[in-house]
Amino acid sequence: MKRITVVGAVLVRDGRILAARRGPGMSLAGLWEFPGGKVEPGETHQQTLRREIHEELGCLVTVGAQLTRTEHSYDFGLVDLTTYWCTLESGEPRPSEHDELAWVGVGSLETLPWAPADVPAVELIVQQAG
Ligand SMILES: Nc1nc2c([nH]c(=O)n2[C@H]2C[C@H](O)[C@@H](COP(=O)(O)OP(=O)(O)OP(=O)(O)O)O2)c(=O)[nH]1
Repeated sequence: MKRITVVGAVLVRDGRILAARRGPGMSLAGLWEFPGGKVEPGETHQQTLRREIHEELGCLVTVGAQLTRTEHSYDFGLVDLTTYWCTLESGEPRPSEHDELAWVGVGSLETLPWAPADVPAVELIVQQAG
């Protein structure tokens, strides 16, 4: 099965976390995810996150500590997802590829339909806050 290495940004501001909904043209359409994307050859995870967030949301982030790493098998491949805590450095996130963005309080995070690969990270965030 194809292995897809992906990084996701857990972007925090004022105690809320940015969730992004995948648009109709994308795989996993309608599910929520952490903004980010596939790691390209030669890139560090930090470089990928800064590049992807700039492309997708038009802002710059500072990448902090790793939250977790999980694997999930979809019909299109095995996604190896590493998530990092991030903060906003400059600019305001605006969706260009996602159909919706939401700043979600930790207490509401688990009410969103997340991409399956993200569920362990979401659970960890909720546990760490409690
Ligand atoms: N960016 C991101 N991708 C995620 C997350 N969870 C998850 O399963 N994925 C999947 C969706 C995609 O298959 C892949 C990330 O690729 P991508 O964000 O570059 O997606 P894409 O639309 O360019 O890829 P495609 O599947 O449409 O070809 O990982 C997540 O939290 N963030």
